Amino acid sequence: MGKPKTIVDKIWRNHMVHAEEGKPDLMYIDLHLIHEVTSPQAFEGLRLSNRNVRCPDLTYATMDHNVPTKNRDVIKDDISKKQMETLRKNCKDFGITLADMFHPDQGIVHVIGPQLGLTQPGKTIVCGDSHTSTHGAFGALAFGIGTSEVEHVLATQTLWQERPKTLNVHVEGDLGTGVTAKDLILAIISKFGVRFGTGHIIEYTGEAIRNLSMEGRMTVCNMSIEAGARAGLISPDETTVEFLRDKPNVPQGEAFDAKAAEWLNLATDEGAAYDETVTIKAEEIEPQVSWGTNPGMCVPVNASTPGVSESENPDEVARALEYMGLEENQPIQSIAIDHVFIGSCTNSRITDLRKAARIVEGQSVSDGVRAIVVPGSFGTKLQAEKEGLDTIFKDAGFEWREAGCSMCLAMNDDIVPPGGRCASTSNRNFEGRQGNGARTHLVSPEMAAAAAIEGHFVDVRKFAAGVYHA
Ligand SMILES: CC(C)[C@H](C(=O)O)[C@@H](O)C(=O)O
Ligand code: SF4
Repeated sequence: MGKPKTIVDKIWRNHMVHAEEGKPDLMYIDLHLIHEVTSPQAFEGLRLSNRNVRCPDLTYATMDHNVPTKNRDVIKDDISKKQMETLRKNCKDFGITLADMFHPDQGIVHVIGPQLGLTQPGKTIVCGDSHTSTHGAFGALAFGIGTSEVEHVLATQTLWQERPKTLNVHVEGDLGTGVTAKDLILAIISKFGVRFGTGHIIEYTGEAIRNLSMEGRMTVCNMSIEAGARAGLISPDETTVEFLRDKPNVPQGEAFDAKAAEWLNLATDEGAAYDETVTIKAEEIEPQVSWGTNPGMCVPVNASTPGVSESENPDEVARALEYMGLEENQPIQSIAIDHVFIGSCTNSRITDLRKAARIVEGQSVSDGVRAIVVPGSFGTKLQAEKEGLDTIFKDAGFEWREAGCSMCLAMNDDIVPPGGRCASTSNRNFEGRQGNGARTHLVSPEMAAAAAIEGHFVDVRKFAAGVYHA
């Protein structure tokens, strides 16, 4: 039997190519995802040193950050255009599969990996993108890397990595009705702070985590980076296996069952030791709304913005309130919004869209609110359309867009204007994130949908009591 091991111990051991005292370990990489923003210089480096891509078949590319979500072929920004053309050329020259803008597999890199079954338990997955932690939901060891590391992985299919410590975030009990995975991760970050994961790989455990769908787990793991962690993951279980069954790129038939047994064996063993453990009670979590300029600045929807003098960091709080155009001790439900964004790699999957649509059905977007829904991938968009979700959103006055990162970060045409205020299902609310002077409030898809209808934040549990009790 041997000593009980965590999933991180097991994946690390399976991928260590070289280890030397006092140096990082050399790790084999199973899947390298690339997008148009962080790959151009890496390919340039390869060309300059006359090197090739070592494993084109373990590399997969998509376009997501810069793509227009309407009028697909009109790319106004020159840098965006150049980045996309460069990715196209690089993939062609080096033999890498690319989900180009009009390709049916196109979408946000962290949405399509799982959808295509490229993301699998036990894999080491990297991408030049901080939210690569999303793939950890499958029990993969997945983390963001810098552009010089992208070049290293392209050239060698390996990466030097300092082994992080393990941090168990244990969620006791279960979430209440109308409280989502997004509320859970926002509550975790607001309770423990935006740096609590630094130097660690978080493993999320406990009943509430086990009860989450794969989409919910992805939402949680996605934001691990906002807690400062190197990565976040969840041990695989039957939910993981069922999500992956019949996906492209996974073994089919009996071979799938054999693979699934291997995956389940990767789960952290009973009694395995973590470097650290923190606990949070799921029953106590309410729908969250961020009021400030980092994802830890969140409060329950029935609460108010903090008082400056009572806070631990009065200067930081005062500055954030000022940027956000809010008063101290202001009730969250009094905050009026003029933009709503349902999308991003945190919350743009089919279940997110289904849940938001249930809230929106038969209602209308409040006057003066511009609300957009941006599916995470072309596949998600088609599925949603098959289910008639697009009609529900459009009838209520939402815009229904093509897949991409969109309004999550202002790298394309979807921008919140200066002073604009957005209820957003994305993961970052930094100053200027959705446009210069734009104000972002992070919420769940259900809370964003309810805010769109009411024109200000409301407790979705009361707003949609009928939906929840139906
Ligand atoms: C553009 C990219 C490098 C960036 C990231 O690494 O996360 C982006 O995806 C983001 O969410 O800020
Ligand atoms: S959706 Fe947002 S967070 Fe996710 S990869 Fe795109 S820009 Fe980054």
